[in-house]
Amino acid sequence: SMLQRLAATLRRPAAVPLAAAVRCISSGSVDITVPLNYWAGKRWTSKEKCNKENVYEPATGRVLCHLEPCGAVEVDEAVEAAKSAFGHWSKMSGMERARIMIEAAHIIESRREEIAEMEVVNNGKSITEARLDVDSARLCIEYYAGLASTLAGQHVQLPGGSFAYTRREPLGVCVGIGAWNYPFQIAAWKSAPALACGNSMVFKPSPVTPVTAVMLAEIYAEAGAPEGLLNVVQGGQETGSLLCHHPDVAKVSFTGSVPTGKKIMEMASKGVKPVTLELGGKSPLLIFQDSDLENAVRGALMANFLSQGQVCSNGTRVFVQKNILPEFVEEVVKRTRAIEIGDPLLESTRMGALVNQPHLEKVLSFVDQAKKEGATVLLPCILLANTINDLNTMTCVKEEIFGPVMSVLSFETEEEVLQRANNTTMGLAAGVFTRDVMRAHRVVEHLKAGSCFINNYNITPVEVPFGGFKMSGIGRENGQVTVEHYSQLKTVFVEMGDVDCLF
Ligand SMILES: NC(=O)C1=CN([C@@H]2O[C@H](COP(=O)(O)OP(=O)(O)OC[C@H]3O[C@@H](n4cnc5c(N)ncnc54)[C@H](O)[C@@H]3O)[C@@H](O)[C@H]2O)C=CC1
Ligand SMILES: NCCCC(=O)O
Repeated sequence: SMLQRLAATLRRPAAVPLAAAVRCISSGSVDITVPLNYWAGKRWTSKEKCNKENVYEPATGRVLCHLEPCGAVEVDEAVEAAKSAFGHWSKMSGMERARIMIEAAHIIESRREEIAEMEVVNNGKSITEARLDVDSARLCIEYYAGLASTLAGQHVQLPGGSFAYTRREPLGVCVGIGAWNYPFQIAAWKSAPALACGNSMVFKPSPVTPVTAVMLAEIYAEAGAPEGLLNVVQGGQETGSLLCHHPDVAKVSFTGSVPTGKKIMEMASKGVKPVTLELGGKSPLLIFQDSDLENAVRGALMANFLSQGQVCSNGTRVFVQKNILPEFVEEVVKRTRAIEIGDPLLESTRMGALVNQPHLEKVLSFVDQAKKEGATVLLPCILLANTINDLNTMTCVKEEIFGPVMSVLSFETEEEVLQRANNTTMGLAAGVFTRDVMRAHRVVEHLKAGSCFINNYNITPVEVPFGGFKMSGIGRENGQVTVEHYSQLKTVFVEMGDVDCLF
């Protein structure tokens, strides 16, 4: 079965040289010994040596490196470095910042393969997907480099020749806290808009995937950024909490789970710091009977199986109109069986390993629970919800599984499916497949989700805003609007006459 094969991938004995001969590295062969903390232009080992933790390679279960979590001293040093860089960077023109960011994008392009390989070794996703993640990171930096020189305020005329103007100013030292599902891409999606606006950043990757964010920090430095512009501190909750509470931190941008997002918001509230929260989802995908079935099936696969299903925006509740359910199920099962699962460094692999053993077990337990609750298990990764009790009562339909598990539900009317689709506390994404253009826009208008797709799913071009409604988050990443989340407006009143004094 698909999940058993995934489990086997995860448990494969160490050091089996499975990768293509042309590749520089192979699964099970990499040991990372260089320090992974980075600030003030250098890699650092942590002073808290006793807290070292193992970091595993998902594809083999082998120890890849050791995480050295940063304590208060290191966090202070990193924030200090970012403050110093902010002094220089914020005074540069947008054009000057853009030049350095474009150079960073060129370096990423030239090191695409190396970065992608390290992402695979640390995260377990296929090399094909990892390359696309590196491209997305590069494109995001290019995009915000383009916007850097367009940042401007407004001139407002007031009576008597007086006027006011607004300045769009950076916030200061921003903190980025990342998840393990898109380690390099998340570091870029957070740092690119922050830096374009003139901020500096301290980034904390997930302790599960500490390897590639530091590569991005070094790339900015190599491109000519001032020392300390992007700093990386490793660690988990404690390090994250030190960053959120730090008095010199102006903003926190977080990607991860809803429970942690709430904690981040609470911590940031102590210092009245703005937050961007990119949290989880339980997104619906609506497939109407007039859809192009082949594209709908492709969309459902894209909505569920990228990054081994470990994607926040996944459309895991696939609602299919009753008349086409048998056809849809047959085709989606056929296409799913054909997914090439294996060593993520192989070109032929389309699905690699889940991020670690505990996560795999958690995903499998959702499948077991679904069976107990009456779902028909078509493949371990496709659950067909029984039409009587599927009205958002089954655990697999309510909770974020964050694995390659698609729940298929049937519906009869547009009104009914909209009610069921919106019956969730989350609202990150949603999708609709239909050939009826009127229906498509009508449905999208009623879907309570921040990112809606018509006749596609899970594409994230960096030019468009991405983010959630309801408990899926606050703020947006990507697109022009994100500039507003990494800058603040200063209004300047200019009096050209006498002060009209009331006293
Ligand atoms: N929305 C998304 O993209 C993601 C959702 N998830 C969901 O979350 C579940 C758990 O995954 P985790 O990586 O443990 O997510 P998490 O939300 O606990 O961790 C995400 C990041 O926050 C940091 N963090 C954790 N507690 C913190 C605290 N108190 N203060 C500051 N930073 C803190 C972590 O070290 C990590 O860098 C997954 O199984 C999945 O359901 C996980 C990753 C991404
Ligand atoms: N490439 C999409 C990223 C979505 C996520 O953070 O899960």
